[in-house]
Amino acid sequence: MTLEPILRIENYSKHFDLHEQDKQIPSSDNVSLNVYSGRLTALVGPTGAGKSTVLKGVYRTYLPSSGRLLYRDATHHLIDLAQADEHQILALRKTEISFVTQFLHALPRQATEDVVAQPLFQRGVDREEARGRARTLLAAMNLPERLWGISPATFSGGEKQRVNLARGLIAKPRLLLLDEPTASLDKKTSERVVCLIEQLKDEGTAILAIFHHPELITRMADQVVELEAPFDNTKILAEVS
Ligand SMILES: Nc1ncnc2c1ncn2[C@@H]1O[C@H](COP(=O)(O)OP(=O)(O)OP(=O)(O)O)[C@@H](O)[C@H]1O
Repeated sequence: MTLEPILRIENYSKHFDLHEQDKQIPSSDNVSLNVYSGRLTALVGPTGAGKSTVLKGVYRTYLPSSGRLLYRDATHHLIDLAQADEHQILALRKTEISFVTQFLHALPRQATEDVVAQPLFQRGVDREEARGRARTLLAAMNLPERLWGISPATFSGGEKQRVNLARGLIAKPRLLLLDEPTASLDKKTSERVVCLIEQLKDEGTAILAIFHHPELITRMADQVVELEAPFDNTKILAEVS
């Protein structure tokens, strides 16, 4: 049986035009890869190779310069994320695709448990039930209970990262984008987070990830895609077995 990818990236390229400086900055160049349900595809490559830019293209933070980003949604429709309109993108972010970056964006004065529960609120889950699930996840990530009721604005890097991760994981997305999710965590906390990500993967979430630590790639990746400096081609190191 041939495995259908949930996401197929075909010849994705992105460059940035700096009009006022009359310069063009190359970023991701001619990237092609597949991501499958219940599998993790890891992006590797030197700094500046365009790894984060691939994730931002999929999440449509950026419009691509060229290429296709074909996403198969829960109703089996194929959507080119490069062409989809804003409403489609917002709907997918709300219901199917999560992006965990290293930066936390939260409303001022919003309690941490509400920041984490937000994706469930958006899906219409009862607010108390959603908060309960947020607390369970925050406990699993070892975030001290005294922090749950206050805003994460003044949290440490590692505390913010766990809030971000909890928010990204809570609604069990179909596609999860991870940009160095354990970069600010100590070893013990990182292990807890990795177990939660593995659990999500076992439940069928497709994951496209960038990891800071090579041992996590060895442990978690089903497929590794190497990006080289712009204007080289993508190499697939290990195909899904
Ligand atoms: N918004 C932007 N405007 C201009 N250039 C950008 C922008 N975003 C990224 N770039 C450039 O694109 C290139 C690739 O950046 P990107 O962050 O995708 O690389 P990366 O492989 O994730 O790097 P790292 O491993 O250091 O995080 C870099 O040269 C960067 O300066």
